[in-house]
Amino acid sequence: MMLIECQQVSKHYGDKLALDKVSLSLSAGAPIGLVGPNGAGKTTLFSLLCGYILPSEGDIRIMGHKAGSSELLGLVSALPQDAALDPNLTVLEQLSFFARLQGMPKMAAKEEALRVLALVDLSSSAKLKPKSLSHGMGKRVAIAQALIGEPKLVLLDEPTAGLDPVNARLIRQIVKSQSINTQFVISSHNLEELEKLCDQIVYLEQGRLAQSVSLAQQDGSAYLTLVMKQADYPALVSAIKALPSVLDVTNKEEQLLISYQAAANVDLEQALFSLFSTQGWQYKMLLKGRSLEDTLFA
Ligand SMILES: Nc1ncnc2c1ncn2[C@@H]1O[C@H](COP(=O)(O)OP(=O)(O)OP(=O)(O)O)[C@@H](O)[C@H]1O
Repeated sequence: MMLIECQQVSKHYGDKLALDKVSLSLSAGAPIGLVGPNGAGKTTLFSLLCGYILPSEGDIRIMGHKAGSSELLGLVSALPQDAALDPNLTVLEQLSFFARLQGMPKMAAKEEALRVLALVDLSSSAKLKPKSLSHGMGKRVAIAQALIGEPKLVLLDEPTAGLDPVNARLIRQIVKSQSINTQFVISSHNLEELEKLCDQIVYLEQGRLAQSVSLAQQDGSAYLTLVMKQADYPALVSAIKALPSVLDVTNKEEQLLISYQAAANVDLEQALFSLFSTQGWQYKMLLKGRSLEDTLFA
């Protein structure tokens, strides 16, 4: 069964067409990334998936059930982009309150609140009120809130926006560790971040589904990204193309993207180093893989 299935989904806000006949099928697995420029319709898509709003046209199914239907209660949750905490309640009170809203009795709700706080490494902050939390801690509390009741699908709208690198990394670690039990869909403008977490990416542009890419290699090809200190680029490209297993070499600014047959079992990196040393070419960086930016905007 598909995790998420959208068929010809459109959403109008008055005259504004925010989503335009989006069809997509996403299966469960590693976190799924949702990217797109400002105003592309990402938040609208999230709100539709959660059932907060209804599509103007089309059909949305989550795990086989209509988005927003009672069968999905407790199975789908979201961290909204602008999640706000009540300034008058402690973190524990806040999370217990949300657990009670899911129908848990008082003691079970408190236990659940403590469980999710431990997941985001904030057990020691249970008695703090929001004003004593840093921005990063506040985000982690909001993620804890989204994890209450062990939902199967959690939608995170820009979970690391505005966070410093250390806190952003912490959030990524939480997502990674929780991905074993929970399917995450993450909207972010940070392509590098999505690349680290996801192996499926949905790209929206002006309300339309521009691309849905799988970062997991499907065609048996693999990539190396090469940046040289200096080289005779035309000579370099043709020499690399002549190496065994190489399928193609594309040159974008100072960066070469080499696609090669992964199954060929050739140590291409070693072959490249030998080539550089014979030719006296100096390389600056050789990375496995191709960047998401290249995948989306090639
Ligand atoms: N409640 C609303 N009423 C009217 N127009 C809206 C409403 N919500 C969103 N829109 C419009 O719909 C379009 C899609 O908005 P949406 O917030 O879904 O985009 P987004 O991809 O999440 O953008 P961002 O990256 O800036 O958060 C935008 O043009 C936005 O102005």
